[in-house]
Amino acid sequence: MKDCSEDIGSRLALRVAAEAEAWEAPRDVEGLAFVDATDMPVLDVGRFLSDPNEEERRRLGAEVRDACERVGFMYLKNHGLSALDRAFAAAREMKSFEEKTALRRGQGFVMSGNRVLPERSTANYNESFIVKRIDTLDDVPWPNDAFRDVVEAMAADYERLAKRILPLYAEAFGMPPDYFLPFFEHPVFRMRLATYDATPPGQFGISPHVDTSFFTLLASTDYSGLVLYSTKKRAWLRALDIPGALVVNTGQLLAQLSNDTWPATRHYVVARAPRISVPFFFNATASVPVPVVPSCVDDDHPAKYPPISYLTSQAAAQGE
Ligand SMILES: O=C(O)CCC(=O)C(=O)O
Ligand SMILES: [Fe+2]
Repeated sequence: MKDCSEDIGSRLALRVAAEAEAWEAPRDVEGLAFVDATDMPVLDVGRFLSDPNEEERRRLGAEVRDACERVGFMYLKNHGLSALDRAFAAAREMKSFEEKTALRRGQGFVMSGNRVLPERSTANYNESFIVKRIDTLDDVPWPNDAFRDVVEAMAADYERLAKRILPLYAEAFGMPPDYFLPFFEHPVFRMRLATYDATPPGQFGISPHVDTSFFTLLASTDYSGLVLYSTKKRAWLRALDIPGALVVNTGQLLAQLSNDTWPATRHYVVARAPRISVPFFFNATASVPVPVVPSCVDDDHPAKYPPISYLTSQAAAQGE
């Protein structure tokens, strides 16, 4: 009988090597290839948002599925976010605020060079203002009312869009369109207004990480500084800058609910020029446990996770 312990050993060694490679992120991104349409497709959601009919839902649901199975990053065109320009302007303006309310229970300002977002030994060269809503945004340490108005408008815009694309994710899983709605009645979210200067040589604008969210909606003035790891290609790839588009990526919660059939992909930023980005981390209602999606479970593939509420998720575990 064949002894397969060596096989298992070498397979393990290969996996560990691939893991290490996947975290060894190049700071010099100039030589990296850009994503192509199979790594990061562009989905036009304009028609679906104005008329969420079955035909559009099925068409886009198939595209979401394909994107999420491959890399877990895609662009959305015609997303209809109306507060975006004001949010970019507010992010530009916040650099000059004289008083910056320090981070309080995960909310407030974080200065450039911090090692807390994400928590890494490498610094994150971006300055951010962070809000988080579990119940309300009243406990955010707002710097002033005008800034608050813009940030709240942006968050409301994002929340509306996030809920409206949930049926595409249900469709992608082959579930009824309203499958996710009961889990997202009062979703937890975090949002960051971030300004990046050109990243100092040898550093990161934001260090390599995976998001803890269900999914993340990301608007940026320049996507070309965003780099993601394709496990299929075993390569770090740069995002294309598609002005006006939005990026959507899978977080750890969604990856777990897919029973690990969809990846939560590693990514980081090296900014070659000043840029602004506004990520929105969308999560389920705090206290509602969400089970692994039933279509991802069968006798051969039992659920790897018990139902997960926001409070039991990685996001809560990491104070996010
Ligand atoms: O700024 C960006 O483009 C990406 C930010 C990001 O990955 C994050 O905040 O989790
Ligand atoms: Fe991220």
